[in-house]
Amino acid sequence: MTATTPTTPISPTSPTSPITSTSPTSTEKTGARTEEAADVIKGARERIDALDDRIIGLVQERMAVSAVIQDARIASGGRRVNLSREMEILTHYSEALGKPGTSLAMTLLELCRGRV
Ligand SMILES: O=C(O)C(=O)C[C@]1(C(=O)O)C=C[C@@H](O)C=C1
Repeated sequence: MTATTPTTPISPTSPTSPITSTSPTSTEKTGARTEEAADVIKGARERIDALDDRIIGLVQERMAVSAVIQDARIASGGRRVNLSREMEILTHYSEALGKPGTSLAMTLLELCRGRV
């Protein structure tokens, strides 16, 4: 009879497994240098995520309304694009938000009527 050494199987979750992982701390995740600042940032980021969801929903709603207008104009024999109306929209956004507002309006128009 041969002597055998008892062995303990090592599962991937065993504490002796060499695989280790740690999740980033709240300051690492936020870039803050204190836990207090990290808490403020975490709360504000949740508000931003909620705002972004609403903004995306509004953009999708704008695309749907714009499609109604474009479809009606095209069905009547007109063109997809109406440049005088686009100028009004660009002016509206630039007056409210400055030069980046113009870029934002151009992006919205591209989303709504495609590239021209
Ligand atoms: O107001 C229109 O006539 C539209 O067709 C809507 C819209 C827009 O998305 O705002 C889209 C295309 C036009 O070139 C101008 C504006």
